[in-house]
Amino acid sequence: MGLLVDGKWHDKGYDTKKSGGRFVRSESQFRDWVTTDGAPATGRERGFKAEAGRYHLYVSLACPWAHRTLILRALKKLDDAISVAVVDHFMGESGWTFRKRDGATGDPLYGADFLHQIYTRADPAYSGRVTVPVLWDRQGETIVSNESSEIIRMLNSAFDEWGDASVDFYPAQLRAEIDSWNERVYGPVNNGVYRCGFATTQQAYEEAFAELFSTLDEIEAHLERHRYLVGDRVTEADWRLFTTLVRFDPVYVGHFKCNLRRIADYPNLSNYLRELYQVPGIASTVDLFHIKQHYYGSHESVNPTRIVPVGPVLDYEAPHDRARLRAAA
Ligand SMILES: N[C@@H](CCC(=O)N[C@@H](CS)C(=O)NCC(=O)O)C(=O)O
Repeated sequence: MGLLVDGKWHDKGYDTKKSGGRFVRSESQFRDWVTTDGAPATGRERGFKAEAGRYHLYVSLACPWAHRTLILRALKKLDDAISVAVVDHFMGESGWTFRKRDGATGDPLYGADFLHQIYTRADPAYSGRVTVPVLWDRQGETIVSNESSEIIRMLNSAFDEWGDASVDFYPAQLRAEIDSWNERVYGPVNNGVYRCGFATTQQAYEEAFAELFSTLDEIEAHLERHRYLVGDRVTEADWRLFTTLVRFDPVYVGHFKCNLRRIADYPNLSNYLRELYQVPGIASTVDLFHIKQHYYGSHESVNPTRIVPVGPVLDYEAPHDRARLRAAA
């Protein structure tokens, strides 16, 4: 694990000393937008026009943030319009690499060895973490965005000329509610599992742990009477929760010590997770091999032996009971 400082790679983990042992996630730095007409987004200088074949995603199949972008790409039927490269599951002293094995594709655009070379190609003086996902512009040879929450909004609406315009995961009338759920879920759950796992003091871990499970309890109660987080259809808020839930029992319970309860112990969350998993196009975006290998194999400070647990048995294909809520939304 490492980062770039003025375009030079340094092998350095997260520093939790200044934050009382708390894991603090860095802000993503490439924040431009692809738009239908190519006009820069409000407050931005660079504009990027939506076109088929122009943009490329660099992802890890292990990463919950990158997973969001693969889900939107699949559901919006953008496979032909936007290409994808998959990094190796192991993230070590050189960060994400383009080693080709176990379904990782290498870097088809430049034949790079490391993802940090893609960052310095975009900005030779870049300082910061080298994260996935990356939305790359082949034409301008630059990074449009490395912020998953914004990339999924672009995939949802900017490429409708080539994708499925009939599905909208961020409909105008539900935006306020979606934003509010995203906010409730991001800190305690999506990022909360990392705050548990990367905490380096007991207190920081217990704070994150309490917030994580009180929020999961609230979501469990909500899902008793509502089929989805917002309204009567699957929205972006559900997909953002899904990528954490699907990793929870196989990885976060053990590796990140999120072990008060498993998702399997929550009747509503576990049925909801199975319903989302069974949406056509989703199962093939979930790679449990990459997920387990990456977390247990890469985080030496958390799991020094790098042994990957064999279990647990998972049943994401098993029937779910969510149709009982069809009329109640
Ligand atoms: N806010 C970013 C977070 C992305 C992120 O942290 N990705 C992780 C993988 S799960 C990563 O690449 N970490 C490398 C590092 O922090 O050095 C987003 O949502 O896109």
